Amino acid sequence: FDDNFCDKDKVLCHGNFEIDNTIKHILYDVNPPEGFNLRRDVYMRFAIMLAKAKTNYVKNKYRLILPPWNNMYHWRSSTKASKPLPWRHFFDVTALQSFAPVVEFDEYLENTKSDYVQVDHLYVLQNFENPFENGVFEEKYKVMGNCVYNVSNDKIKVKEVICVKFQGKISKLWELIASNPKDTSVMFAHGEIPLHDSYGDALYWACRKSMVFSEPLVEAATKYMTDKLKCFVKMCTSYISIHWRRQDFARSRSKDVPSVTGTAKQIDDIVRNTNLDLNEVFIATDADQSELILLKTELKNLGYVVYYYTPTADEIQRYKDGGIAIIEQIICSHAATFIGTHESTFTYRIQEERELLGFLTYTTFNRFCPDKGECEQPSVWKFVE
Ligand SMILES: C[C@@H]1O[C@H](OP(=O)(O)OP(=O)(O)OC[C@H]2O[C@@H](n3cnc4c(=O)[nH]c(N)nc43)[C@H](O)[C@@H]2O)[C@@H](O)[C@H](O)[C@@H]1O
Repeated sequence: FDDNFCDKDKVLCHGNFEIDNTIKHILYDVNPPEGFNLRRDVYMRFAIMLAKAKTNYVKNKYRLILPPWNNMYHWRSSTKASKPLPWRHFFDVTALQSFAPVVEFDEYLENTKSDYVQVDHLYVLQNFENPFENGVFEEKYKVMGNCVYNVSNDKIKVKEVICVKFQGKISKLWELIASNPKDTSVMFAHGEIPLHDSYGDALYWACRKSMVFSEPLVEAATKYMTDKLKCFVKMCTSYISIHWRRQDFARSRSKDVPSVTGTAKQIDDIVRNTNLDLNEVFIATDADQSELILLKTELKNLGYVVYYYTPTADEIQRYKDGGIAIIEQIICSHAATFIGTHESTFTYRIQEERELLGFLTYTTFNRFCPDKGECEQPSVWKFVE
């Protein structure tokens, strides 16, 4: 942890942070169309910001209230949750708390015996029109004044909404917080706008490591791996896994994704080129059934046995769409080799999980290429301790 943080960012050492000992709260919200796996990254930015604060002048003063998971655009099953899901549905919250001071939204309400969270200032973050003014990217923000914003969570009440143009690293938000030092709860809308303080360093990985999946999801994935894929160890040699992102990717990013035949061929090429002695493929995908069956047929014709996770009605009810996606990610994470989809955050999270498990680079950082044209391989983000 960076103990000099306070000295570098003088704002943390000024302000009136030390006047009272009340625990203060930070909340955030993300642009509604963003999916689950980008949201996981946004969480990390805030969690790291708070974890750093634990070691400096704002020591133990701030807690992050976790935003409940509303139904997401990508969650299609008929059993949509009737109310937002807490983080414990997906993650081991005690593990999250081992890294950063976080609290579930419903637990906050319960502990404070309140019906809602009172937010003193909601800062609606907005991008600058030109991030490279005068040819340079400068960290900065500009308070634009009061504005209107609809908070999707009806259990949040806001006293004042302020729009702020913002660009830069997340810790710069402390400056905004310091501008109203009496506030006890502050919220940021468009939490995806601030960048990581530093991406891929030891603190990043410590945070990532704390994002342990909830026990029921791990159990379901483990059961599938042992029962179906006959794998009893954490690094399986019996199957190759793929994340085959379709839907909007297949429609609007055709220059980055392969055809069905191209997909089957690339899987076969990787198995042969890396001398993997296996003939089982696990597919994680958001593809329609019809397209999935086409891929299955192509792979069968090449001699592969194809697996994908088909939850029962009861499992859909229990885990929900978001949980099922995580079960698939866990199964992909343990495979002998993995091939992902270019620029999909769903794929990135699997790659990170494989880094934490200790797989060799060449088994993890592979992507599907278009049938024709250029194909740059994914950036390699190595686990750092
Ligand atoms: C271009 C952007 O891409 C972003 O997607 P991308 O990074 O792949 O990844 P995510 O942000 O997670 O969003 C994709 C969502 O689609 C579902 N999904 C995708 N692949 C699978 C899969 O293999 N299995 C299962 N069960 N579900 C899958 C899942 O709900 C996931 O959270 C989107 O969030 C943005 O809205 C935008 O479309």
